[in-house]
Amino acid sequence: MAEIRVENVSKAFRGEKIIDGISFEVAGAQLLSLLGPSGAGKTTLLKIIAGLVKPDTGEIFFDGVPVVKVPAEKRGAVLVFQDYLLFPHLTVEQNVAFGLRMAGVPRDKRTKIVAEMLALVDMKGYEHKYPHELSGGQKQRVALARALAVKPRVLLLDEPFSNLDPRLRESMREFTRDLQRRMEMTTILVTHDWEEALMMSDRIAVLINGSIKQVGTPEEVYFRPASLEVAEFLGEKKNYVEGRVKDGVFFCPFGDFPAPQAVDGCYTALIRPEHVRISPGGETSSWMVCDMRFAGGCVYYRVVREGLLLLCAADNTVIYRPGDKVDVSVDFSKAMLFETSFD
Ligand SMILES: Nc1ncnc2c1ncn2[C@@H]1O[C@H](COP(=O)(O)OP(=O)(O)OP(=O)(O)O)[C@@H](O)[C@H]1O
Repeated sequence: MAEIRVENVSKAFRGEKIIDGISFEVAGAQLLSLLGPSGAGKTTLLKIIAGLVKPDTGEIFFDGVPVVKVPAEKRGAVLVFQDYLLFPHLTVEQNVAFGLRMAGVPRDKRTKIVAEMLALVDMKGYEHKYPHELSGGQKQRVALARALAVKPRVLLLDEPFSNLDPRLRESMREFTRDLQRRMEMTTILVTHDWEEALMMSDRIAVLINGSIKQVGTPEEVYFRPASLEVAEFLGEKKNYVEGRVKDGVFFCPFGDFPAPQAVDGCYTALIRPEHVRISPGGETSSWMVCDMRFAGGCVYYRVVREGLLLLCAADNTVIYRPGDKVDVSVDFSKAMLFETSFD
């Protein structure tokens, strides 16, 4: 359960900067997600931590010890890729034992560790099967068992659930998080899936265009995104309302709202759909439902009024149909204001 510290790490490929002076820490036994869009540099950063790619500048510390000059096989970090990379010609048992054989662990000890690991990932009885005889989730668990068998100091997971169907993905997330907690394994999870990051992490580092835009707990990153860029990446579709702050009041097409903390200027207010309330309308109601999307526990609506469009997420107690007149109220106390330019 090593603590990981990444300090000012940069990397360019053919003159193009992919990782730009990144620093963050992962406390021992914690799980940090590196969350970002495709091409942000997440895998490159993970490979740098694993020792598979050399950074141009910066240092990485495991428990305070610099490891950039330490070869990958001596770092004590294991990397699990999304496609598992199990050896197809080896059985489950041989796959899990592979790293132990490489490390020269004697056969009887190897057998004991493999049995322990297979029990840990619920794969007892599959010892003699080959990877092609396993489901995606089973392969994933064998890959985890193989990674954990060598008792790594650090576990690095690169989009490990992305090839699984949604139901299996859900259970493998829970399984992996539970295992990580039980083994107190310091873990970095690379993902582009914000829900996965929110559900699984102790902390999240948001990586966009090669730099870290915010590090925080899931709640901090979700409720208090550091910028519009981070906010846009996190969460479902949202409402963006342009307006202007003057003397502590935000003026926008929906009305005037107190904004005591904001200095005068132009702002974009970000309003989550769950903070737009919708209720049955009457003759005088000026909002109309233009479409609805039923999602079981909640229903998403788009409502319009004189060219203004709002997304809202309501519970399922009343179902509105396109064309229904409704009343709409926006909870601006929950809005996030981002300055877009100065006056
Ligand atoms: N060995 C390499 N040589 C040249 N360019 C590379 C190399 N490895 C990665 N890149 C480039 O670096 C950028 C970041 O790639 P990386 O795989 O780290 O992103 P990512 O955030 O993991 O994306 P994804 O989620 O799509 O896997 C991409 O533009 C990629 O083409």
